[in-house]
Amino acid sequence: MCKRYGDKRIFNNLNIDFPKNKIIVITGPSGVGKTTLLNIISGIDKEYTGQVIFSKDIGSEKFSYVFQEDRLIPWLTVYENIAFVLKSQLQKEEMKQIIHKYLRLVNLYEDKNLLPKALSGGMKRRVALARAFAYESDILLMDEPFKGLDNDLKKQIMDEFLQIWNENKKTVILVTHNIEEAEVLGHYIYKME
Ligand SMILES: Nc1ncnc2c1ncn2[C@@H]1O[C@H](COP(=O)(O)OP(=O)(O)OP(=O)(O)O)[C@@H](O)[C@H]1O
Repeated sequence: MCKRYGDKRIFNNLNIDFPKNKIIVITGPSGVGKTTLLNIISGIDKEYTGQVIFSKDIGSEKFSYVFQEDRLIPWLTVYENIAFVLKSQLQKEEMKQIIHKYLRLVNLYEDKNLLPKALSGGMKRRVALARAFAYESDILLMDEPFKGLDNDLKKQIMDEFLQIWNENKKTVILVTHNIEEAEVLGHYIYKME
């Protein structure tokens, strides 16, 4: 696969085969193309040459994506932000139970009726994580997902994340600069240079 932005070449004949149902961690210096790779895998970025091939039918995969920014909808509450992505998948009562489960997991159950403007940076991050965990997907893409969390909370959410992963073992592709996170979470670690 090749990718360029104008004259700037990002990937030249990049060829990677990611194993399925594993946690894959991608590290590498700032600007090397990690986010670009996630955007290509997810289908957000279609401007490249080459192919992204999935082991299932091409194009039928469902993605959850924790972006580098939280991308919460400002006029919806914490609960409604998560409901917004789940409502096409679930009936109301089941959706409520799932949202409550994941809000408890990220310690935000009591804050479910707040608007994003009333949240700290770390709380917004946790809403974005709960939303991605709650959405039923084949592939979970995470771009610096634990950025801005204090160490205790990060450790707790990483533990919970591993528990969630153990329940369904979906394919996870996680970008981080943090080597400790990579070593704790990754079954495979790819370093881009
Ligand atoms: N829309 C764009 N137009 C032009 N250049 C871009 C665009 N998006 C990214 N780039 C460039 O492509 C390169 C790769 O960017 P990318 O965001 O994928 O890097 P990254 O490895 O995720 O970096 P970081 O760790 O800082 O998030 C950078 O040099 C960046 O300037």
